[in-house]
Amino acid sequence: MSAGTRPAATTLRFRARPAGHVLEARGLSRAFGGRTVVEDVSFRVEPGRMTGFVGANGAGKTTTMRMLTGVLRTTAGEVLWDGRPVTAADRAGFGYMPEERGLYPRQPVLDQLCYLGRLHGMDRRAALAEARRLLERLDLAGRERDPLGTLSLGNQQRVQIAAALLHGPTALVLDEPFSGLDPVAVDAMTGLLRERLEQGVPVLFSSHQLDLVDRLCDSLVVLSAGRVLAAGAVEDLRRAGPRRHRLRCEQDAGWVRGLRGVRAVDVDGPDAVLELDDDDARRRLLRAAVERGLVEFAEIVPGLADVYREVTR
Ligand SMILES: Nc1ncnc2c1ncn2[C@@H]1O[C@H](COP(=O)(O)OP(=O)(O)OP(=O)(O)O)[C@@H](O)[C@H]1O
Repeated sequence: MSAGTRPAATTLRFRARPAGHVLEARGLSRAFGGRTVVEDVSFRVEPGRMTGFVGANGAGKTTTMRMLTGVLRTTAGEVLWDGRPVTAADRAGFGYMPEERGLYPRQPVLDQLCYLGRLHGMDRRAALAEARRLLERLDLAGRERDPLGTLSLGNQQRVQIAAALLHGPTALVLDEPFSGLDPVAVDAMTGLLRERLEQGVPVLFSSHQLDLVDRLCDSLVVLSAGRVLAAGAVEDLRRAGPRRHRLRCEQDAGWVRGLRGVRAVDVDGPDAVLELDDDDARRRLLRAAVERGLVEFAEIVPGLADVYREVTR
């Protein structure tokens, strides 16, 4: 290679992400006693992307996660891993945190994690070392010898997280992993998940905490009454909703109501939230606003709570 064609040093600094696999639900359905609770559910969990799974109580999140992990059989549809039907061996590599936390209350924390690591094929030393590292990261270093049941519920939850992460999972499916955690534990957990994302692991987690989902997720799946209402990159979902603007003037903003091409979503004293038909409407609005002492005009970036409300309306 001549000096002229040598790649610049800066390009060499990029560290290639290990290629991970896509976990995909394709047309998943599940009925219990003739009642369909999950119907034709399709979405992708991309490698290295944190995907939030949201929906009202009973929407079918747990049922879907159980089908993804093979705990529950599908009535129809299939789960794909790396583009082909998932196998039991593939699933053995997944990390799953079930809704019903399934560890043994009487067994000491470290023994239990070590046992689970060995079930996943780790040797004892590796399982112990990784269990200790995770417990340390989750601020449970002093509790290794304590029976799980003597820990507070939040701390038992931290141990469940360690159990899901222990064997270096190829995919993570986590059913409400953040519920009941204090903010410090949420941060510790987030840090551990980000490590896995960096390694190209696809992560799916369900949650009712939309603020948390907003803060953490790259992608989102919204489920309602067993069906997918929206799925995709968070940025795309934000853009798909109505574009809204915030306006503040020195006087009451009620005058915006009569303006052509302008829809007042909310008017509260000098503040208004507006949807505009086009650039002409925007120009008309701004001209009128300047005459009334324009203080602020800005596009509103919708939070995930807004996106959720919009798609579930
Ligand atoms: N084993 C079962 N037998 C019968 N019905 C079930 C079973 N498991 C789940 N269901 C029903 O399926 C529906 C979806 O439940 P699921 O637990 O998947 O919802 P979810 O979105 O996880 O709810 P939540 O947010 O409350 O945890 C509910 O109506 C539930 O009663």
